[in-house]
Amino acid sequence: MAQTIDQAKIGDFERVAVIGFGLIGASFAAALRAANPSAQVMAVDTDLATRVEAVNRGWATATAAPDTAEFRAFIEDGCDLVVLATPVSVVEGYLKDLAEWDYRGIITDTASTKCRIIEMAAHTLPYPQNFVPGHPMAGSEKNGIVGARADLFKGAYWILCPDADTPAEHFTRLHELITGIGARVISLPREQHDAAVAVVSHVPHFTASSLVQLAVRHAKGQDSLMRLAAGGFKDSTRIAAGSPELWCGIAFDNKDALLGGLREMQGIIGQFADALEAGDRATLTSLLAEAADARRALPAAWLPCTERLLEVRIPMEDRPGVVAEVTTITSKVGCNIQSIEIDHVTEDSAVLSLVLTDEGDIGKLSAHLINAGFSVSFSPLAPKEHTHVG
Ligand SMILES: NC(=O)C1=CN([C@@H]2O[C@H](COP(=O)(O)OP(=O)(O)OC[C@H]3O[C@@H](n4cnc5c(N)ncnc54)[C@H](O)[C@@H]3O)[C@@H](O)[C@H]2O)C=CC1
Ligand SMILES: O=C(O)C(=O)Cc1ccc(O)cc1
Repeated sequence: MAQTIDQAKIGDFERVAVIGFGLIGASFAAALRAANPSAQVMAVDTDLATRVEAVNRGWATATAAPDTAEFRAFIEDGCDLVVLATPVSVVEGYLKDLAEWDYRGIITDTASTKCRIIEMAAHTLPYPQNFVPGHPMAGSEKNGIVGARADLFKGAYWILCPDADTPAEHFTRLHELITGIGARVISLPREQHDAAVAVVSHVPHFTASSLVQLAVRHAKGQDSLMRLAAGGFKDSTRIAAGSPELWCGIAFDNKDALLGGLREMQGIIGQFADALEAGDRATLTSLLAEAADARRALPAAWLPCTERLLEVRIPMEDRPGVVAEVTTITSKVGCNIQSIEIDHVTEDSAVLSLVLTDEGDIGKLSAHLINAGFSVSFSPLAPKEHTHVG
C-alpha cells in the first residue's frame, strides 16, 4: 500500500544546487521552494543580477558564481541533488567539478537534447549511475530569471531517462519531486529521446522560425504586413521568439534527427503544394482533415485524476533495471504513474508499487509487463488510501 508522504519534503530533497538560474532553473527552484519552503536552494549562475534576483524572489537561499568556495562548500556539506539547467555547452566543466569534489548525490539536468550530456556524464563522472537525465517539456520563448514562474511546469510532462544502472531510489525520489511540483513524469529510453523531441519540439521551432522568415521577407516592401498577422500566425509562431543562441546549440546537438525532420517537413509541405498545383481537392482536404483530427485530440491541459486510481505491484527480485524497464513500458502504453515506491518486504526482497491514474491502456500494460517476464498484480485503490496527489 502506498504510504502517506509528507508533502513538505518531496523526494526528501532538502539541499539542492541549481546550476544555471535562468528560465528553467529558476522556475524549477521557485516551484520547489513553493512546495517545500524549508528546502535550501543554492543558485549557481555567472550573472550577478540573476543571483541577486534569485534571493530577492525567495527562490534561492544562497548563491554562488562558478568556481567559488561557496559553491564547493554547498556541494561538500551535503547536497542532495544537483540540477544542471545551463545550456549544454557549459555543462562539462560542472561535471568535472562534481567529480573532483567527489559528489555522490543525485544529478539531473533539464537540457533539450540528451546525446551529448549523457556521453559527457559517462566519461566524466566517477558514479555515472547517479546522473538521471531529465527534460521538462515546458518552457517559453522568454529567457532568464525574468521569464521564470513557479507554475511553469504545472500539468506539463517531464521526461526522465533512467537506464538499467539507475538506482531505483534515485528514480522514485525524482518522480516524487517532479510530481510534487505539479508535472507528470514520462520515462523514455535515452537513445530514443533526441529523435522523439526532434519531431515534437525542434522541428516545430524551426518551422515557426521559417513562418516568421517568410513574413519578414514579404514585409520588407510592405510595412503594414506584420500588423495584419492575426491569431493563427501568432499561435503558430510564438516559440520563434526564443533565444537564437540556445536554439542554435540545440540544433547542432541534435543535428541528425533535426535534419531528418526538416527534410521530412519539406516533403510534407511539398505534398500540400503538389495537391494544390494538381487541383487535387480530395488530397488537400484529406491532409488537412488528418491534421485537424490529430490536433483536436490533443488535450488542452492535464488534470490529475484522483477518483479512479489503480495500484500495480511488481516483485523486484534480483533483476537490475526494473524501474527503468517498468516505467518505460508504462509510459509507452500511455499510462500515467501518479506515484512510485519501493516497499521493502523483507531484507532482500522488495516490491515496486505504482499508483496509476485512469489513463492509457491497462490491458496492454499488463500484457507487456507479463511478456517482459514480470509477475504483476493490479488492484483498484480508493482515493482516500492514496495521499500523494499533487
Ligand atoms: N527555454 C525553454 O523553454 C526550455 C529550455 N530547456 C533547456 O534548459 C536549459 C536552460 O535553458 P533556459 O533556462 O531556457 O536558458 P536561460 O538562458 O533562460 O538560462 C540559462 C541560465 O544559465 C546561466 N549560465 C550561462 N552560462 C553559465 C555558466 N557557465 N555557469 C552558470 N550559469 C550559466 C545564464 O546566466 C542563465 O541564467 C537548456 O539546456 C535548455 O535547452 C528545457 C526545456 C524548455
Ligand atoms: O515555449 C514552449 O511552448 C516550448 O515548447 C518550450 C520548450 C523549449 C525547449 C524544450 O526543450 C522544451 C520546451
